[in-house]
Amino acid sequence: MTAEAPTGQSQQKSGKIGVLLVNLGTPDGTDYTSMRRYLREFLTDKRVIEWSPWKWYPILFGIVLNTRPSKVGKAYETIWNKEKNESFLRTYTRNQSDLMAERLTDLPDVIVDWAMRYGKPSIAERIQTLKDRGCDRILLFPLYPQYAAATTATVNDKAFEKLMAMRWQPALRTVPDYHTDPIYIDALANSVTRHLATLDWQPEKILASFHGIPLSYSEKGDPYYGQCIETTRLLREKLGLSEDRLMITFQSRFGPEEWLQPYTDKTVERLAKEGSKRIAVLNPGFVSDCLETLEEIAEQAAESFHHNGGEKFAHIPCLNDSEDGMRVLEKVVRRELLGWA
Ligand SMILES: C=CC1=C(C)c2cc3[nH]c(cc4nc(cc5[nH]c(cc1n2)c(C)c5CCC(=O)O)C(CCC(=O)O)=C4C)c(C)c3C=C
Ligand SMILES: [Fe+2]
Ligand SMILES: [Fe+2]
Repeated sequence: MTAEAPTGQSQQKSGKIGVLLVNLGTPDGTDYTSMRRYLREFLTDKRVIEWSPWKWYPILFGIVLNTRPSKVGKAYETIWNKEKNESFLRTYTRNQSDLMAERLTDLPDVIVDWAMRYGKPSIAERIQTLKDRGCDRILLFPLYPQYAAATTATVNDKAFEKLMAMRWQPALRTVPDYHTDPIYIDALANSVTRHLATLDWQPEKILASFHGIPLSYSEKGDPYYGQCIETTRLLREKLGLSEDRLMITFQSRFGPEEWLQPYTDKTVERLAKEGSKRIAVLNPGFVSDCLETLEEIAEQAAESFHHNGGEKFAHIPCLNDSEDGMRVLEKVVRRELLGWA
């Protein structure tokens, strides 16, 4: 007679492979409480704010979390997806997951899901769900074309933190950056060409605006800056544009430190003051449109450009859940699944 497996082992489903798409995060609503909860989780992440908690927490809990939730909540309200009552980042991430599942139907053992680093659904919850559905292998895809410790590494950390609490861990593979992948560069170039073709004017300058990081993070060895430069160089090559015509800039500064330069807001203002009349801005580092692209660029930067004498401003949307955008994500996933599926 064979001994029965202890309860738990015999009942485990297995043999499936999970693909977990993870983006930055999103508040549940634009109200003060939702915003504060979201910002608190975000801004207590040591990968995001590297200051010692002794120095940072009095500022965070004494000032930032009292003032910023209302301010940022108002900004979110202007770009909220009213139809779904959620942020567009959430809408696009879910769509990307659904479309990815449709694209991978030739791999019947693969289950696709999505999560957010901050807010819901959490990485821990989705890893548990994938495990419960029989995934003994999980491909974790932080949705950032360029690697930064503040984005990619914190997603990986959070996933491994969940694994630390599991007795029977799934195998976990993390997806690396894809900042020079030709399919990504082609998709960006197409998005620029296609969007400019819809305008009855052409920009004198195009800005490739990336989210910034503090300069000190770069100096400590973060490869993010070099990767943004490389993406932009390849995009320029693909579009046949000069350095002067397609410029790189960095946006979304936070706090008093020096961040990567040139700054997007200052460049937009300077260009307008120097007499540029028509500019376009794209955000190659954002897989999906979000607060930082829809509000900071399409609203705030446009307003600043007009206010300082500019006439025409175009925001080129992110790749989002478009055919080109999905082709990029699918290619990366299929490549990283090799040997598994
Ligand atoms: C020191 C603070 C921050 C660093 C470093 C940082 C890096 C970083 N962020 C993104 C992508 C996004 N950031 C978004 C919002 C956002 N970012 C910060 C701060 C830092 N980001 C804050 C405080 C916020 C919240 C809004 C605000 O209070 O101003 C978003 C948008 C999220 C959304 O819900 O729409 C994205 C996306 C990258 C790629 C990056 C480093 C490379
Ligand atoms: Fe950010
Ligand atoms: Fe911002």
